[in-house]
Amino acid sequence: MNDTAAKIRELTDLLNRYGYEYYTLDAPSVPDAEYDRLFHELEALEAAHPALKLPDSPTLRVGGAPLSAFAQVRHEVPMLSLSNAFSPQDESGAFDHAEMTAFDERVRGGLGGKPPQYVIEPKFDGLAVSLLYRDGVLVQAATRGDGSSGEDVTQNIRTVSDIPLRLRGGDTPALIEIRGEVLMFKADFAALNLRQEENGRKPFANPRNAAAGSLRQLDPRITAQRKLHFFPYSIARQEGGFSAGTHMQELDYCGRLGFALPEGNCGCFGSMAEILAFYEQMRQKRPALPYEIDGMVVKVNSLAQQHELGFISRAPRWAVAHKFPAEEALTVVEAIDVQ
Ligand SMILES: NC(=O)c1c(N)nc(OC2CCCC2)nc1O[C@@H]1CCC[C@@H]1O
Repeated sequence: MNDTAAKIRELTDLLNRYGYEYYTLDAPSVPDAEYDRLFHELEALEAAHPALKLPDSPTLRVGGAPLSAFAQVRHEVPMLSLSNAFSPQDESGAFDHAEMTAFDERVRGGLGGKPPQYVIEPKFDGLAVSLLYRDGVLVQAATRGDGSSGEDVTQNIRTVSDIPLRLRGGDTPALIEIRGEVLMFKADFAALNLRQEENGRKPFANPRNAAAGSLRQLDPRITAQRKLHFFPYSIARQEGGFSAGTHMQELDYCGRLGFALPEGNCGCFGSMAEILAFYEQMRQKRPALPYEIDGMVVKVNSLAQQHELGFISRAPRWAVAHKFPAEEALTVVEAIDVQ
């Protein structure tokens, strides 16, 4: 590798590490001015040697020329929906968790009476995307679409600061497809709508619409100006790298690969009673969360037990979305129907 290519590789890796510290760990190790100086040095080298620009270059985060349309991407593994379980309140205000108890009984029945461990995590109210990495480099990103195919939003996804352009840590898988939710934090949503009003543009109805509208922009430079975030919630495909046995291990692995995790807002328990207690805690915490959630998702933790239980038509038998009671003032909760 000649010294210009070596210099570009060195600056790319250094700026990606600084970006990870700043956006994902919220713990920058260098002042912004130092980051900017190195960033401009890399931009100048790439402009002088376009052929040497790397696929994980942080200059991709600012977005390139607009597309005329989105290509369609077929999902090798369909992106499924989730069955819903509701806990209505009776006149006394007590919650009726019958639907979750029924879910627990179906799961135990399907496992021959074995008591499963459950993971409970936020049901992020954004839009579902799938990220494909080959040899550690982000090569394709697609929206969920109808579950079988979606829009290729790779360029736009590269502008989302907490999505790694290159996976971190050793033991890089030859291929890994990570799925999760792109969302806009409440504070960034409020600031965006202020700008919309100031510029005479229509405000967005809620953070989910704002995230969807920002990601499905044909001009990635507009996406780059919208502060989007991403949280992983499943590994759809993998060749090589760490082989997880449980969903919690999958989430931890995503954290080691460089993704942000909803620390403190997910848990793993051995009984539905503990799951329901955590659900209630999260229902109380919900208004104070920096992002919108419309419920919690409860999943069987063991991947072997997930495979044993399988799916009902388009949704897994081993997972259920446990929705919060609709708060009209907050968002209109769209029911995700399961055929
Ligand atoms: N919205 C979410 O936060 C969420 C989640 N935390 N976990 C999953 O697990 C998937 C993985 C396999 C089957 C369901 N799905 C989620 O959202 C889905 C994506 C598409 C429809 C649901 O919103």
